[in-house]
Amino acid sequence: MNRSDVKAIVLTGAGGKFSGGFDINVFAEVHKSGDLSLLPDVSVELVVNIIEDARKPSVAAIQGLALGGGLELTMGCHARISTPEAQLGLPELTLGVIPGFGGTQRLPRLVGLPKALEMMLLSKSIRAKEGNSYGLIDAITSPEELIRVSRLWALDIAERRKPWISSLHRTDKLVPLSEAREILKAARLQVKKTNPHMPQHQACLDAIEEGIVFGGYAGVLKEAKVFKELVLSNTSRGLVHAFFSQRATSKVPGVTDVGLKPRSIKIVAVIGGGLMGSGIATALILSGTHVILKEVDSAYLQKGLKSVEANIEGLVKKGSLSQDKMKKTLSLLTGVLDYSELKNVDMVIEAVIEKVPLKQSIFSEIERICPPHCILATNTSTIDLNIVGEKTASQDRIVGAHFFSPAHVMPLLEIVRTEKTSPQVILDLMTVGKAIKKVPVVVGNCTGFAVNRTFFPYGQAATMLVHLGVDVFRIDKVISNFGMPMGPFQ
Ligand SMILES: C[C@H](O)CC(=O)SCCNC(=O)CCNC(=O)[C@H](O)C(C)(C)COP(=O)(O)OP(=O)(O)OC[C@H]1O[C@@H](n2cnc3c(N)ncnc32)[C@H](O)[C@@H]1OP(=O)(O)O
Repeated sequence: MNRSDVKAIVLTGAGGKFSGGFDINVFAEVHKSGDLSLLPDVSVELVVNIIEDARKPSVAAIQGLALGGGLELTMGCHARISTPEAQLGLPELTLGVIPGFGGTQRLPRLVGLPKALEMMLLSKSIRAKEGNSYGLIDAITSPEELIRVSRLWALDIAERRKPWISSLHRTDKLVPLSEAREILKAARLQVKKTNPHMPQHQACLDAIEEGIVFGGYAGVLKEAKVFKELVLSNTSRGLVHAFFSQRATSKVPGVTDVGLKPRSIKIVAVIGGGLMGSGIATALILSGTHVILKEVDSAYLQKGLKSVEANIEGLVKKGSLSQDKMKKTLSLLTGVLDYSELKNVDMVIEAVIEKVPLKQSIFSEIERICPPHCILATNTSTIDLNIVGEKTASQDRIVGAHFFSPAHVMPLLEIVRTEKTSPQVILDLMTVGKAIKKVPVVVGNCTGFAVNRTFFPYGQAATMLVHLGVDVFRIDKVISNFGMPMGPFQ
């Protein structure tokens, strides 16, 4: 700012990304120590004083992603230029806090209150094109041109050929106060229903309202105060713990730290087109994997194929998939009745009923037909994998791929390893899991694996209480008040 040879500033990221936001490790440090002074004063000192109110204009050159504090820094700049694929969002509420670098104030002023509420309360990110249509992004350009276009834009602002706009001072996208209050009231009612146990949603609305009533700067101060209170909440402690725990699942000793590279899995066979099989097939084709769905007769096969189609159509109806993409996605699905069609597949996922002799015969059959590199996975939730693979000589390729219903929606994938499952097979399945947007968690071959093993005592405790005379409705109420979507007897 003090250099006389610098007329304007371009702020950019590194490695093809603008920024994933404030360092979440610092939250974890604050949770451990309780020391709020570890949080830097970025909101006023950097974004307002140094960037937004500076004598020189700043332009953000956004590539890859700008999330949380990263996007907030860009909103303190006087213009934002982005590459087409960039992902823009304020996901702070998923960490139990609210945007803390002025996002609660600047986003409504740039995109209007309804869109800003959607992005913050649902932690929903958008692509550059949508950002451009709402006014968050000033121009879109290719990665190669990004810095050049941003520099020219910044110089144009400095020389007054383009407007010098401070987002915090804008009012043109804000609706009249009475209208804004109605929108906020509706949002409060909505989050009371959807997130009754999360303090950050109402707190976010409080900060936004403060800024609408008393002005952007007052809103920034309120936001900073509320942000610090929320960082120390149990909700934030829990959600930050979940953020790191979820990522820790991708580090498996002896699998991900021994230099193995995942093999390419292009064609997957799913055996059984019932509820689970059709859901698994849906998840796979949605991520571009070819799927061969095997059933016992044509009536069952048609039913399975129709279920996959219905799953995909459901996504189109919800607006999360285009008609065009639907056709392409469904073209990746083939139905077959004979095992001989599986001779080129890279992985088989068996999803038939929980009957040991049936599963054993299927595994003998697929061992015979499928290529020697093919992964032999079962979706069983209860049967010991050593027993499933007992009749084969390929114990090192046998692994559990335990999905949760509906398999194309639920994010968890339990990868069950036996003592004989090879690290390569585990790594391959973890990679497939990530590619189909699941959270793969590697677990041991024990009763109930991880989820049901946790669920058993939960169910048992509830049943025990009923035997002791506690009303079932009361148990359900206590559990749903605690934050579970439903009680054990619902
Ligand atoms: C004051 C402000 O308002 C407060 C904030 O900004 S809070 C932060 C808001 N930002 C977020 O919530 C974004 C969180 N990150 C993500 O959603 C995803 O990591 C991402 C979309 C950036 C990248 O996803 P993906 O490519 O799948 O990689 P992913 O495995 O998640 O992350 C890669 C690594 O970066 C780390 N990381 C990502 N974002 C981080 C962040 N904001 N702080 C610290 N570490 C972060 C992950 O922990 C992981 O570390 P590891 O390799 O040691 O496990």
